[in-house]
Amino acid sequence: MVTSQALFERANAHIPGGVNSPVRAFKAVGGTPVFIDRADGAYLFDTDGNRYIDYVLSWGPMIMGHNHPEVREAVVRQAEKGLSFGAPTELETQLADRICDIMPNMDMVRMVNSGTEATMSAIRLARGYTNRDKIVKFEGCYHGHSDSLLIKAGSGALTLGVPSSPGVPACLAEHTITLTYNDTEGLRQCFAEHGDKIACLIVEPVTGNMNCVLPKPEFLTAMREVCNESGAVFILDEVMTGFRFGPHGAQGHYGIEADITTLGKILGGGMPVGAFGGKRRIMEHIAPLGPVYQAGTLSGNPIAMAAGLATMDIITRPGFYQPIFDRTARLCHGLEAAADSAGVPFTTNHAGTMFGGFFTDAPKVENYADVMACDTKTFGRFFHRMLEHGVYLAPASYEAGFMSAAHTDEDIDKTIEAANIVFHMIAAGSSGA
Ligand SMILES: Cc1ncc(COP(=O)(O)O)c(C=O)c1O
Ligand SMILES: NCC(=O)CCC(=O)O
Repeated sequence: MVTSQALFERANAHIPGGVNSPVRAFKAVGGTPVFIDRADGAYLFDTDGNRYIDYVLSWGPMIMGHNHPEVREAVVRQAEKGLSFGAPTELETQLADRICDIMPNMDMVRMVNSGTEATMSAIRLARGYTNRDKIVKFEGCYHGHSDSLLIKAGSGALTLGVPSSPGVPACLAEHTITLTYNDTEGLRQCFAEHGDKIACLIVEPVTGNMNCVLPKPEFLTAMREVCNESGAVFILDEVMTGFRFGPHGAQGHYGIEADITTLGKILGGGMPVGAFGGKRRIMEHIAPLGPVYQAGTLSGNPIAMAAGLATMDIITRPGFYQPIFDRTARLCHGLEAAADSAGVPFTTNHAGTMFGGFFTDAPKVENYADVMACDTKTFGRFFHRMLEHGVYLAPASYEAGFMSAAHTDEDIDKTIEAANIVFHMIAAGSSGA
């Protein structure tokens, strides 16, 4: 940590808060962010040479493990041909074909450079397509940092205590309606009242930005129904869940039909990639086919496309997901058992390859209010002691954890052993500040 501290001090001179994305700053847990030198498989190595079992995975993308040789080689091979052309490449078509083939409900897809761009563009498309202004989102869901979506948002917006950021014009914010996740009744009421003015409903099918919260089946069904009835576009934000529940996304897993799907993270295999796509009748409204403008100098960047294609090859191999699902479940059961043995109130949620731990004695965590009722101070102590034991968790209690194909049973055992020690320290009140 010595080097990290020095590097962080230096970083603060010319980088606001020393980081290029707020969630990296350790604000929610205190202390100094760990500066990373390299990563391999399930491990991060910091600038002091410490090794950590990584459950953040670059905030989701690295499902195949860090520095996967096939992805690395695809990137190097492509880099030898040039870094960016600003003209069409066959790679873009190959990746678009691949996505439309794998993901349900996607006839056409447009590449962008981040999840934020994907959701921002999807919202513009929905507004342009329906000729309506209002959008509906859920409290604690994060869809990137575009103005319309930074209202009661999750992730770092929660950590910093500014769910509605200064700088978002009130005249824009007034078009965003925010509802309670998993509240089917509230959803139906809202659409009964405003349905004819709503351009779209956007949701994280499983949330990862108010920690991991699972959808109730009736909530998923109701979202599709109210969109059908009102003519609103149903946007499933699969930036995080896409390719984390099997190759077909959360919509394949839960059998939901989106009108537009947004993707990112895993799609780029660690390179900056986002995408939005969906039904042809809607996608045909995007320029240059249609009037809704959307563009990008580096969109469909060849290196990023090569990384994405290599990643799609890896995740579509038979048997890729089951061991990751099994290890996710095993980790959660192990953490709960360790907490139980120490008498620490703690519970977990998990689905697919995503998980979350909550310091609470509530039997279930199902929405933003439940998450906010959890003990974040104890999480901070848990986080730092786990870090000392070589386990890298997200530095905030509002973030989901991720499993990769590179995590082994031994990694899971080590993590549970470390948690066992830390839970007992917490129970004994000796876990430090
Ligand atoms: C569900 C979801 N949507 C959108 C985004 C925004 O993606 P990005 O950070 O790539 O802009 C994120 C994460 O950041 C996310 O988790
Ligand atoms: N759950 C949080 C994210 O996925 C975003 C990471 C970032 O903003 O750096």
